[in-house]
Amino acid sequence: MRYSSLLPDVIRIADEASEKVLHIYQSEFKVHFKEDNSPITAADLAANDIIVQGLRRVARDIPIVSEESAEAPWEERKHWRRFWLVDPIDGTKDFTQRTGEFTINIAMIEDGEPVMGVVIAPALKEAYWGVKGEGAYKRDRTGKARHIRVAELRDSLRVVASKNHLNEDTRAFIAKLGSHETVQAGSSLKFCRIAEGHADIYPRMGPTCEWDTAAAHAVLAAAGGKVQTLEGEPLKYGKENVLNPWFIAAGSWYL
Ligand SMILES: Nc1ncnc2c1ncn2[C@@H]1O[C@H](COP(=O)(O)O)[C@@H](OP(=O)(O)O)[C@H]1O
Ligand SMILES: [Mg+2]
Repeated sequence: MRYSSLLPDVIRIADEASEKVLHIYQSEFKVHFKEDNSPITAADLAANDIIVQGLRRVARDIPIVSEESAEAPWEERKHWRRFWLVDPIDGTKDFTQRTGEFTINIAMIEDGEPVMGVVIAPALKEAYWGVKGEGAYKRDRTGKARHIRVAELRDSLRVVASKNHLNEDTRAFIAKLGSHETVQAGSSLKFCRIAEGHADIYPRMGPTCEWDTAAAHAVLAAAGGKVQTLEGEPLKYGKENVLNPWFIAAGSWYL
């Protein structure tokens, strides 16, 4: 089975989750806090249910790792060649602060690489998807999808970075880039802005988990960009520890 044949189903499942999430976003929702003090709402859990059940229906044999589901033990996970990596809502803080900049993220990982990804921003009515070797696409609020590609090298870099987690190390890295403009984007939309040519580089000298980055990483890679560790290695998935190392995402001209 070619994984790209599953893409229409994955987009449909993400759209279904998006509709439910938007409904909750537009209502009076309660915010709870997880053990690590990160926020969670009914939207994270409702989206998780729709996505996990949907993926099980279309591909019963492919295991799932999700931010909001209990994780299989490493002894089991380490044998997985292919799996789904899901963040039902990335940017929960943006969700609770009602900035609109939160996303639904579904990726397929094969041999440690994100080979397919779907990212939907329900409140912005934007969707991105990408498949290794088959390009990347954006569907805008009119419902029309178009091919997207990273920008070419330019004189003044457009830097996109986390506003909620902009720490000293990231600031120091950005300062060394010299003349630049700043592009604002929450959650995994930062990768998507590079993929569609609206930003050039996203330095993340701080923690993220594999599910935060995988789907948008797949979109960016399919659009001609890269995500690398500070050692210049490609960012890999399916690690024993789900925390990512620090990374830089950019158009391929940079890395
Ligand atoms: N200390 C930490 N450890 C792990 N992940 C962290 C973290 N601080 C932030 N993140 C991740 O960064 C994401 C938000 O990034 P940003 O601020 O750039 O939008 C969060 O996603 P969630 O909203 O899915 O929890 C969270 O997973
Ligand atoms: Mg997340």
